[in-house]
Amino acid sequence: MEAEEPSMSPLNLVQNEPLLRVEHVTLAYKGERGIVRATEGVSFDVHRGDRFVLLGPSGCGKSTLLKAVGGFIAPQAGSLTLAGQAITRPGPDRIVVFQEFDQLPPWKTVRENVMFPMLAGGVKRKEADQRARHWLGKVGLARFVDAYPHTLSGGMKARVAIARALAMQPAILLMDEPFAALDALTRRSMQEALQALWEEIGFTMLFVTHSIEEALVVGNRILLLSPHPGRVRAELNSHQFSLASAGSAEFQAATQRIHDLLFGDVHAPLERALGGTDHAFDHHPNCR
Ligand SMILES: Nc1ncnc2c1ncn2[C@@H]1O[C@H](COP(=O)(O)OP(=O)(O)OP(=O)(O)O)[C@@H](O)[C@H]1O
Repeated sequence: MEAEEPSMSPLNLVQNEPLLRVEHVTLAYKGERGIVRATEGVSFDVHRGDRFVLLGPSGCGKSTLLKAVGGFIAPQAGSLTLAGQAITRPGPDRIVVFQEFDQLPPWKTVRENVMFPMLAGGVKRKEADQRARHWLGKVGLARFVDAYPHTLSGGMKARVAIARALAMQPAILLMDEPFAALDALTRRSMQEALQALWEEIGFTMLFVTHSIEEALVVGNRILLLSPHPGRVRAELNSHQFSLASAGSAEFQAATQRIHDLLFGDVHAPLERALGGTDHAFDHHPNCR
């Protein structure tokens, strides 16, 4: 018998207030050789149901921003709020998926791995078991609930990590280059799987990548960051793209345009809209 569908977190609500608000955030690390400023004055809003992507070259502070949203580091300046509440510490409303899927404890089955953080968070065993089976089914692993992680492919481990995160019913799913270590074909199928899940469930996601193509396929909004320290270069819409459009001329033009914005002539006219006709590029309030 199919597990009863667990109650969902407020995923499909439409409200004008952003779910996540990042305002003028400066993040820094204290190193042996002094302060390393990772981001400076970064602002963006993530609304419910957004697939919001942070895109930029290595060192632009993407992971650091995600850690700050996760509540693992506090900003030196600026503020981060989730549903109007200041983010001051980690919480089950923000679950991070990393690319290191080998962090799945190998002595636990797939189902036990998914149950583990729920049990740690106080969810009763029966409900955790039900939710684990439900979400493993959603990511296509219903037949593997009793398998051990070492018997799974990289893509399957990624699916377990996503099921484990969604089973926690977070308000926002934080994904830090989750598919970067996968081969190209598996990466593509994971992007497809994520898209299908999002269409079915409509969760909110903040996704970090340095791949322009992945950002266009996965995201509906993309924030472009420049490095050292990370500053907002532009914010754009990308809802018109999907894996199906990945080979199109419009997709290629968008890829090139983003590449130019990130690495090339940043003063090229922004009104040359992504994909031609709609106003995909916005001047961000704190673009430099
Ligand atoms: N724990 C740390 N201690 C000191 N400096 C750090 C630490 N973590 C990151 N940094 C520095 O902060 C800056 C931003 O790093 P971050 O990892 O957030 O960038 P990123 O855009 O995610 O890069 P990548 O794509 O390579 O992961 C870099 O200059 C980096 O060297």
